[in-house]
Amino acid sequence: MAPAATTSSLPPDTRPLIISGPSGVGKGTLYNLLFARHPGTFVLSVSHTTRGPRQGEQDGVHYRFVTPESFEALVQKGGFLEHATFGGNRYGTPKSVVDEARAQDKVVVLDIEMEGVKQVKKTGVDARYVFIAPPSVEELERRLRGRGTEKEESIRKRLAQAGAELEYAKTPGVHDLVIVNDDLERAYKQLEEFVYKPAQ
Ligand SMILES: Nc1ncnc2c1ncn2[C@@H]1O[C@H](COP(=O)(O)OP(=O)(O)OP(=O)(O)O)[C@@H](O)[C@H]1O
Repeated sequence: MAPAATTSSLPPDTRPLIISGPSGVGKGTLYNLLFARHPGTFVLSVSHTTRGPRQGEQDGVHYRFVTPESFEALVQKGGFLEHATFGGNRYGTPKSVVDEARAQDKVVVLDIEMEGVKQVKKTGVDARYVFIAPPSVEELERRLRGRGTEKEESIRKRLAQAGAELEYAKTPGVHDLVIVNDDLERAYKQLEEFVYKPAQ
């Protein structure tokens, strides 16, 4: 058996990797493992947002903090792969992330929700799509609560949205891979195997 790849190495298929799934399912946990086990190989897409930075958030690291005017200007130029409004603030993934990653010889990872996935698909960008599903809705709720980052109202909203995400994920051909994140290490192996499989 070949040893697991643990060193920096670009996968054979370097297309952008789009990771979606309900809030709290473990997307961040999984791709952060991928980043940690393959240092210097991947880059997480940094979104633009019109909201102000929270404590500890750095411009260019967590988000690019931009004015509503410059956000709108980029929308008008067709400069976003996807964008949306949440809680009165705008968020979006600029198209430039794809070229920037390529220039750095890295694979860009996009962590986006269902509406974003639909928009990226419309742009025609050639990408790979992975959906992370929870073992059950009950377990998803446990994780969201266990993370301790959300207020009750936010948990309810995220669970309601999870239903729509799971339904959309059933559409044939939308995702290249669906991973049920039950046992973390098992789910991780599935992700790593997919990411490192030979380009078709
Ligand atoms: N396989 C797993 N088994 C048990 N707990 C897990 C598993 N994967 C992740 N978790 C836990 O679930 C919680 C949510 O994980 P995480 O923050 O990675 O989710 P997410 O999908 O990135 O959420 P969001 O979209 O809101 O950012 C965390 O507390 C994490 O430690």
